[in-house]
Amino acid sequence: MPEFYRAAVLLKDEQHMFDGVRVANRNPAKSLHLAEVPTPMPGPGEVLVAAMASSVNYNTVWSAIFEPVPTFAFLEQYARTGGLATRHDQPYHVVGSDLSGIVLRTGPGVRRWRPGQRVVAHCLSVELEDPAGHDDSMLDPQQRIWGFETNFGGLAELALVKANQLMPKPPHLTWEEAAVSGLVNSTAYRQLVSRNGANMRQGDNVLIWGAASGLGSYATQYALAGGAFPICVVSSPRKAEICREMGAEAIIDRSAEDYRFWSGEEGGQNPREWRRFGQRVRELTGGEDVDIVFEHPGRDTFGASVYVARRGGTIVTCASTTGYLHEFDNRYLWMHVKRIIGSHFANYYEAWRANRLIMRGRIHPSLSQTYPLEQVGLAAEVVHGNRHLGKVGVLCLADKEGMGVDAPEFRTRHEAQLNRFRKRPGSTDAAG
Ligand SMILES: C/C=C/C(=O)SCCNC(=O)CCNC(=O)[C@H](O)C(C)(C)COP(=O)(O)OP(=O)(O)OC[C@H]1O[C@@H](n2cnc3c(N)ncnc32)[C@H](O)[C@@H]1OP(=O)(O)O
Ligand SMILES: NC(=O)C1=CN([C@@H]2O[C@H](COP(=O)(O)OP(=O)(O)OC[C@H]3O[C@@H](n4cnc5c(N)ncnc54)[C@H](OP(=O)(O)O)[C@@H]3O)[C@@H](O)[C@H]2O)C=CC1
Repeated sequence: MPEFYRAAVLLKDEQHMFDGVRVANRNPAKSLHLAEVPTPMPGPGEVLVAAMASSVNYNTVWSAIFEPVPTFAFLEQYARTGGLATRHDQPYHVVGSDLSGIVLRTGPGVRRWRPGQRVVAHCLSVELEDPAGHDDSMLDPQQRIWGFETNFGGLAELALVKANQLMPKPPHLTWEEAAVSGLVNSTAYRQLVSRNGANMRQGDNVLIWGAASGLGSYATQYALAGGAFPICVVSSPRKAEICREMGAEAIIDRSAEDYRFWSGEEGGQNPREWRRFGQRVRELTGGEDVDIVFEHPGRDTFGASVYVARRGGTIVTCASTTGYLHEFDNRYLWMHVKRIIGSHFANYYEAWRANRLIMRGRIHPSLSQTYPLEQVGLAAEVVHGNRHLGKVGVLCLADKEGMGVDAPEFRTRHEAQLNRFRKRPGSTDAAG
């Protein structure tokens, strides 16, 4: 067991480095560092994993630009609960909420997992000491996102997780393909499919923002696999093409059509633009409105999302990338009996069901490009700048791409889908 390991860290004494800098101008490459940190030994119910690969999630971007709050506040708050949690409050934060890897050592009481097993991790770290968590673990007051609200995350050579974060690695995938789905796939499953989210049904029209990006690339697949009709919103011809290749027919290029929802009087919302957008949706659906809106951009799109949902429709939201103070016309919500549902990550059961669909080749990772751990800052910068497609992977202990496949024949059947998001040879702009 090494005493130290290499990890992507943020430093507590740099947490105010971007104070006064606009969010768009904060560069994650300036705050994310590669450092050697001491190896934490797994306590009861915990597992130390050799991380072969990980991924950049948007929460890594939030952490690295210290928005909406520096994550050190979460680590201090966790440490205050006492016991082993005190270890999480360090002058550094090892970030990262995904991994594929190999179980290295299990703590006392762990029975399901053994050293040597190939695993992926989901990012729900939950204490389950409160009755609320036993209804749905996302309701536990001590529910945290690993590698964001806890330390010892996945963008590192080793990672500390709770045993109930682990799931089997899909054998047909490479380490880097296996590493990119845990967070977004589970989130999209709960948000769209689960009864805790929008409870999508066959035939539903589902409007999906960012349909060829992180969450959206999985939401589009869930809509198609579940017999629904996705209406995919993207911002480039290349992304539109990928949606078409996935099987979607209704696609809106928001850049080409230049919607300006915030162009109203005195800088407010502009209902004429909501209507123009709704008319476009109706054109694509043969006159129907959408049953479900898969929301996450937040402030920029939320007013339009509420407007375009059908009478009785659902707006299901898990984020506010463009701002969390939303504005919408409540008349369209109450008079047309629509519902807004908040959704956050997924419980272990939902994450397991989502991973099972990857194991069975029904849902595929949307990996587009992979960076070495040394370039994690650049990888996060690309995602922050929306210059990526699908998901961005990071190699940790895997020294090159393409390793870790245990089911080559099954893989061959899905090769086209597994390569769908990959950068084209010669292309310089991944989001092309
Ligand atoms: C899987 C991946 C996911 C993602 O990527 S999600 C995107 C990234 N995540 C985020 O951007 C979220 C980051 N987190 C936050 O911004 C904050 O984390 C929250 C806004 C979620 C919560 O804010 P906070 O200040 O940490 O906690 P409070 O619950 O607001 O508690 C602060 C004080 O307010 C009191 N309080 C809370 N609710 C009520 C209420 N309803 N009535 C009265 N008081 C209330 C509390 O008790 C406490 O008080 P006391 O400081 O004294 O302990
Ligand atoms: N609560 C939870 O459990 C989770 C929350 N999240 C949060 O969800 C958000 C999205 O995550 P993820 O999908 O991984 O991120 P990505 O950056 O991969 O994708 C987001 C996409 O949203 C679209 N988008 C961005 N800005 C706008 C805008 N102004 N109007 C319309 N569309 C826009 C873009 O697609 P395009 O340019 O093609 O339109 C962009 O690529 C983040 O804030 C993240 O923190 C993520 C996972 C879990």
